Amino acid sequence: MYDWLNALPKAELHLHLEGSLEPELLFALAERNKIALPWNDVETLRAAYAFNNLQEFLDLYYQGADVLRTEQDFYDLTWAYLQRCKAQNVIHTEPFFDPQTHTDRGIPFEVVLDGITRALKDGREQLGIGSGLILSFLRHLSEEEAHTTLDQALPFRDAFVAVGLDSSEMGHPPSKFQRVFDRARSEGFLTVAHAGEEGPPEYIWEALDLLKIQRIDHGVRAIEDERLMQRIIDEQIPLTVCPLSNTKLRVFDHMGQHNILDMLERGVKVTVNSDDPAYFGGYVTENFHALHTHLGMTEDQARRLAQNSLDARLIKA
Ligand SMILES: Nc1ncnc2[nH]cnc12
Ligand SMILES: [Zn+2]
Repeated sequence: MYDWLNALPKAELHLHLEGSLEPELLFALAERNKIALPWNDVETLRAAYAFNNLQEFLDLYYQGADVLRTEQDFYDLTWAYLQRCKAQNVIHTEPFFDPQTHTDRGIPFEVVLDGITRALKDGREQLGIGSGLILSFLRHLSEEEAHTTLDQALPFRDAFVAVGLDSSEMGHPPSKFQRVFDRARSEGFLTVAHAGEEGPPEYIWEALDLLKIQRIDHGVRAIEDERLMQRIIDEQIPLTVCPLSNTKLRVFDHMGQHNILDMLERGVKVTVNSDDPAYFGGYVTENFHALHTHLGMTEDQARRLAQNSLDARLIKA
């Protein structure tokens, strides 16, 4: 089944480039940039990837991203991810990057963006992988800081397809970012947002009504609100679900409890994605395979999930 799932043509719609930083590349970049790391080796770092919630993961994720310093570092990160896409027949990807994680450390916005966009261009030309980049605001920071990031992005507007919202969800509702999302939309950007990962269904309502999002990132807690479920089904609003992430971060205690196939069978436009594959134990195929192993996902269900991912692209190639 793994090989069959791997060969299925699919799109990835929920992937943080910084979360694709494998420990081997992290160590190589630390050496190249002469950065001392608090872990002795790759195995020690991997052993630290045990999380009880989103925040414990984010603390390590931001620490890991500190090795990314030069344009070439961002190129190498993105190129390594695109090679994984090629190996798993991901024919289109719409990755997120978090500019504030880097600009707050003094790395210029253009350095980050140039490295990523050069790799995405090579991915299109050399690997045949379609792509659209999503600029994600960090929700634990202020809306004013998000406005500053949007200002930095405007001269490069053609490099992006949408803006998004990620980082610590609880206590940072979508309504906090209503004005910057209004501005992003008036500048021609599409919008997406993480909502209903750890946060309540109310945050999904806000993301839909206030941020006017095209897709819900995660959204698994929608199942707690029947009226919300009906809306998501009626309007066929895609959910970018990340099964391995949800179990690693204890949104579900075990993959056997995951609700993605229940949602699929109820008519929700759910898709399968890897979120932060270097930290959560696998790329898209591993996420599909876990659904087969633990939930008995059939070939027919896998085909529908893959078709949903192609239908839910913001850019139709
Ligand atoms: N799963 C996730 N939720 C929120 N912010 C993130 N940033 C990277 N991965 C994330
Ligand atoms: Zn995410």
